[in-house]
Amino acid sequence: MMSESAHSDCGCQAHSGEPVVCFDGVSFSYGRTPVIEDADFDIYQGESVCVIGPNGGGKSTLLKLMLGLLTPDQGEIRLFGQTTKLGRARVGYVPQQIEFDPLFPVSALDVALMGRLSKKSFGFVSQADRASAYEALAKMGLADQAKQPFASLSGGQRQAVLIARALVAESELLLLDEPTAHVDVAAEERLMKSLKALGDELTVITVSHDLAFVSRSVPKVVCVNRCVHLHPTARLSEARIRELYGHEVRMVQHDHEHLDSHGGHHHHA
Ligand SMILES: Nc1ncnc2c1ncn2[C@@H]1O[C@H](COP(=O)(O)OP(=O)(O)OP(=O)(O)O)[C@@H](O)[C@H]1O
Repeated sequence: MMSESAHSDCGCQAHSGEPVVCFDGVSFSYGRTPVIEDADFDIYQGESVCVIGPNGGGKSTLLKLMLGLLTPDQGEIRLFGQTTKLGRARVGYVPQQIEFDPLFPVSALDVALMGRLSKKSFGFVSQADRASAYEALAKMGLADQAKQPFASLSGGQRQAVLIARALVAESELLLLDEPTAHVDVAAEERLMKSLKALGDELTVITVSHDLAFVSRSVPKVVCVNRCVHLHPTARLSEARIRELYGHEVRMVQHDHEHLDSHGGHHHHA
């Protein structure tokens, strides 16, 4: 867990209560290749956090560790103060893509309903289940698409349906592994707005490849390139991004300003 001084170093505010996600000195390697080294960070309820880093930097591995699909070589991961095995029931995972047979006629509503079925031992669908699935779709802006075949929806809409499924399952933590190809920035922003509207109870961790999107959408970032650092987004400097991605990447904001190495704003020349 982070010490008090670590909190003041990174500019984080003091939080009360148990973190939703706690990485305590976590290291992981596939065979002999270290992928995550000594990761130490906490994420609290209601925080929206993006995970960024270069290809192969370890972002998916970090998510798999959080889900308990991989076990750390060293250190400990806790979800809601519990082991990942116990805490996982409260987590909704939205993968980069799921394959559905386009000829298999499942509607958006059917997919959202799966969130309810996973909580039950028998596959009976009640009126209340349907109402809850429909309500979750509506919250994600998909009321009009409820009856449409899932396979006919756009990448962004499918992702929103999968989030609705997690809401139906009453997930308290959402892990979104962002697709790079299928979702455009406008769709990503609509999605983030819908997620914000769900309120402070939900904690959302998104792997994102779009730095401009990150810079205006979330207050905190987890930078992953073997080492893992949690930063307030405003302190994410170009120097830090260069260090992370290994080449010059400019974090351009929507108002065409970029962040300098002290987190201040400068207009482009
Ligand atoms: N099952 C595996 N066995 C061995 N090595 C693996 C395995 N999965 C991933 N790796 C390696 O671990 C490193 C981190 O992979 P990971 O998928 O976590 O990165 P990432 O940041 O999610 O990448 P991307 O942005 O390209 O999706 C990479 O070098 C990758 O080759």
